[in-house]
Amino acid sequence: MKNILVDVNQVTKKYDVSNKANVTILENINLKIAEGEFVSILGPSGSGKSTLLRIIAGLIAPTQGSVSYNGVPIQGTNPGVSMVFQSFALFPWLTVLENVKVGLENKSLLDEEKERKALEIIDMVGLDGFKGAYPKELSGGMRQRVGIGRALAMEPDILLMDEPFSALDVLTAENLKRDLLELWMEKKIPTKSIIMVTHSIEEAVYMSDRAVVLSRDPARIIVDIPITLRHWREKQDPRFTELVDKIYSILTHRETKSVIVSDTQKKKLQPIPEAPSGALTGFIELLDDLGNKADLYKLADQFSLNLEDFLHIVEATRLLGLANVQQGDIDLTPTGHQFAEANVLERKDIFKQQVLEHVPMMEKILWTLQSKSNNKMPREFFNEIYKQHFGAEEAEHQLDITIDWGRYAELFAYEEATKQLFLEPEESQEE
Ligand SMILES: Nc1ncnc2c1ncn2[C@@H]1O[C@H](COP(=O)(O)OP(=O)(O)OP(=O)(O)O)[C@@H](O)[C@H]1O
Repeated sequence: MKNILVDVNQVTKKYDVSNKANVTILENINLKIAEGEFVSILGPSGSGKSTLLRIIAGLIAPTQGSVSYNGVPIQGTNPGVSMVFQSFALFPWLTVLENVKVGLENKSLLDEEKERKALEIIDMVGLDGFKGAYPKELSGGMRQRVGIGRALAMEPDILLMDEPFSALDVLTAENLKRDLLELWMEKKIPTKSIIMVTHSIEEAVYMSDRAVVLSRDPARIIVDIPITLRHWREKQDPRFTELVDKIYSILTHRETKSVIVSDTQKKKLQPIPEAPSGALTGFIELLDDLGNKADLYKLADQFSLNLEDFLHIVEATRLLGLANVQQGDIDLTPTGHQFAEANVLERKDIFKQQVLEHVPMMEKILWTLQSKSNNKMPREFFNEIYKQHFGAEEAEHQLDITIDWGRYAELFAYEEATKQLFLEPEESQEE
């Protein structure tokens, strides 16, 4: 049995949001990471992946539960980790060499030893020749190499990476992933485990030994999948695509469940997927053109959208009864086909029926506007309702999408200048 380096034990994290609701972000997370493992953490946007990583790093304390490093519960920051951030987090006034040396600050080494070690790492991460450069002189990929170099300089047992490649263009990211994987697999670095938060299922399947998938609201571990394909992994390998498909299907299937819950939990509003009506319409047209079932993974690739945006669109089509998703495949429902083939006005009618049926808040908004003698209501009124369910920041996003869908369905109108929702005069006469 391999040594357990990190033990996340029954961790729950709650935040006090706008003094109204104590929102549970992470719920009862149990996760053991052994020596030699490269683990990816996946999950919908805002599910709590970064929060979990920060709790492992000891940067945030859990509300309940504990994190142990080498069998000892951590108090404050975790002594066994160093972290790579999406935003690189370099000191702009320091050179590459000085930035990497920051990672050696706490080591009791002579200055020349620090310098030698830092130069070795700069070489290792492929930045030979750039030791005197400042971050602004470097490309994004090179900056992230410095970020990784600085984290590696600490010689941590565990390297934590929070979406390390997502700010880079595709080719740069591929190149850096390969280089990092080579350092790890050929044991050129003393790192014993890597934990990476990512949005990309493909990245997780390409790089890691396990994919841990979180749900949302609150985040629980839905599944922990071992990835045993040999390196170097080929993205065209059917076993590779099968795994990617499987994780897609788990992520999307989970969303159905939360929709079902929304029907039964009448009191608590469930968030709607953040998919603008324009993107939804385009997606449905594309599905219709493709004929029968389409493979979600291939579609995501075709769309070149990030996973979260794509999943929101998929979730939205399903929530609105326009598509079915099963086992990584998606196909239109009869209503979905009807929508795709309808003209502009008919589409709006179909959309109107579907949102009224599936988005409970839409009916409430309509009812409120119809009840007012001037048929108007400030956005803020609905925002207050949303805040009690979702917290301030998410409430704004939720309301933006609700308004977008409501306007597209011509259920109501909205004026940004006055921030008022209102019924168009002819609409109110009809009622
Ligand atoms: N300090 C805080 N106070 C209140 N809520 C917070 C705080 N920090 C994070 N949250 C909330 O916790 C939830 C999880 O955030 P987190 O950044 O961990 O998610 P994530 O899965 O990493 O998201 P993304 O994929 O978008 O990066 C979000 O709803 C966020 O708004």
